[in-house]
Amino acid sequence: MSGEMEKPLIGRRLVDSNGSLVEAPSEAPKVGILGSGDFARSLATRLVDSGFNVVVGSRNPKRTAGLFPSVAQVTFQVDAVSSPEVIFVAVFREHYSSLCGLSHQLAGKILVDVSNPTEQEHLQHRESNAEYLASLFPTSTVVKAFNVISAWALQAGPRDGNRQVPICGDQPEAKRAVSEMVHAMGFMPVDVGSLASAREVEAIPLRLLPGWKVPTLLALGLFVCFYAYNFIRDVLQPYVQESQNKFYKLPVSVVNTTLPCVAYVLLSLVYLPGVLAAALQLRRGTKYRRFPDWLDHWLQHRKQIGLLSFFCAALHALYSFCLPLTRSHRYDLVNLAVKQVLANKSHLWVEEEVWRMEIYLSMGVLALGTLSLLAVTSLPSIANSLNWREFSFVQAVEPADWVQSQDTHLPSLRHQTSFLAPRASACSPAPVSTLCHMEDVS
Ligand SMILES: Cc1cc2nc3c(=O)[nH]c(=O)nc-3n(C[C@H](O)[C@H](O)[C@H](O)COP(=O)(O)OP(=O)(O)OC[C@H]3O[C@@H](n4cnc5c(N)ncnc54)[C@H](O)[C@@H]3O)c2cc1C
Ligand SMILES: NC(=O)C1=CN([C@@H]2O[C@H](COP(=O)(O)OP(=O)(O)OC[C@H]3O[C@@H](n4cnc5c(N)ncnc54)[C@H](OP(=O)(O)O)[C@@H]3O)[C@@H](O)[C@H]2O)C=CC1
Ligand code: HEM
Ligand SMILES: [Cu+2]
Ligand SMILES: [Fe+3]
Repeated sequence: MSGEMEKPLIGRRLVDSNGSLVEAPSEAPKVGILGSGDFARSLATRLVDSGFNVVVGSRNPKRTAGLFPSVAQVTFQVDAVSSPEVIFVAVFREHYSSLCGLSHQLAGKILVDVSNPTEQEHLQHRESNAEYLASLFPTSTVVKAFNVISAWALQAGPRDGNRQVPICGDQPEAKRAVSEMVHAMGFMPVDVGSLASAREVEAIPLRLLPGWKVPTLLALGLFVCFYAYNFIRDVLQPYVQESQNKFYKLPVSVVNTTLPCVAYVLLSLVYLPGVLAAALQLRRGTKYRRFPDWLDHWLQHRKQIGLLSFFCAALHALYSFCLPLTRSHRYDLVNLAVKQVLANKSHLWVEEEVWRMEIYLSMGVLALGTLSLLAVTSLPSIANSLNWREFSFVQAVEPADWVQSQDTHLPSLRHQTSFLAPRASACSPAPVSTLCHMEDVS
């Protein structure tokens, strides 16, 4: 097999006048696909576009041939697996055993397991799909790959969505071969270790926005509490004590006073765990011990908490810009003007009030601008273009000179732990601390 793999992966394409592929070059590496479903079709298209020679193995090639690119050869399973060295198994786990008749032809070849278990299957089987496949075909080498890429994303190409493809397997040579294919198809292979990691790789697509659940619930909880408080203070109390009807404040005004409170509390929750961690290290006199789980978890969710804080602050700014548009604001102005006229006053100008408002607004805009800077540097594309010093210059209160990544998850797949990289302690860059600003227009 090594001879085949030595060849360049992207072969010369033969393109006809209207730009479509006529025939895959015969020297192109041959790749097999078992199955003719959605994933198999997208995979075949992508492989053909990347210069591979594709053979599809179907139980009913006549029925399915029309669905594949014309250069891909669609044939019976036995015929499809005879010559390629790498064979993608694009069938569901429950049908793996139906392939056992091919074990003779598959001996010594690389089987790529692309499958994703359902949540139920994942809980039900202790053994990953890939390990199960390996147990069915002990004479073949199984590599896990591509399960995080949807059929749609495969077809659309790596321009959209996630580019990283975690790969695992027990044989370095086989992993290297598959990594090269992943690369040739325009994705980024990420080696995550032996086949024992397959279970974790299979769990990735089952996660829904990991790390956001607790911070989001926290933000919602804070919102409800502060909203209730502001409702009592601004609406209920005037109603009960002075029989004033201020219920019109519910949709805009009360929300607008609630949002910055939530933003502030969330922001303090971003920087509090760092302080607690530092205090803990001082008390222990060492930095080489694990933090308690709750603190570790808290430290790891600072990004999400910070972004939610930014979200609330941005909404607050938008609501504030809308305040002058409300009817109540217009009536208040008119009523004030009428009062002025009746009182025979011509010029209303309270210097202190004017200055206070100018400064409040300026602070608000500056604070939002600063938070935006933090938010922008947390975009993966921008964070990746910064080195750790630049990142911590913008993000951190003080530069730290240690590292302790307690994240047990896969490296760099979901959790952004780059900020835990070791830092030099020589000089302290000035922090961009978020400006405080309190406003009271009433
Ligand atoms: C809008 C916004 C966006 C954000 N985006 C991101 C983001 O993209 N990525 C991100 O990571 N954060 C993000 N954050 C969160 C926050 O800005 C960063 O986590 C920042 O690095 C925290 O700085 P710090 O100085 O408080 O903590 P750190 O620099 O982490 O540390 C302070 C002190 O705590 C101790 N300590 C902290 N953690 C550990 C540890 N793991 N092991 C041992 N000691 C420790 C050390 O003694 C250290 O000196 C964002 C925040 C906001 C508001
Ligand atoms: N769809 C997606 O977005 C993604 C899918 N995957 C994985 O790819 C694999 C295939 O998924 P998908 O293409 O969507 O599924 P489909 O149901 O569309 O296709 C499954 C294919 O399996 C083949 N097959 C082989 N043996 C059997 C059998 N005994 N019984 C039934 N079918 C059999 C069939 O092809 P034939 O009749 O020609 O033999 C069928 O077309 C799964 O393991 C899935 O987890 C992974 C990532 C994303
Ligand atoms: C463009 C940016 C901003 C503008 C125009 C703005 C405007 C306002 C206005 C008009 C109010 C008075 C609301 C009311 O009393 O009904 C207010 C209050 C407030 N703002 Fe801002 N703001 C901005 C950004 C921010 C940011 C980034 C923060 C901090 C995260 C913040 C924190 C506060 C706080 C704490 C209050 C007091 C809420 C209360 O009365 O309890 N603001 N702001
Ligand atoms: Cu969590
Ligand atoms: Fe995690």
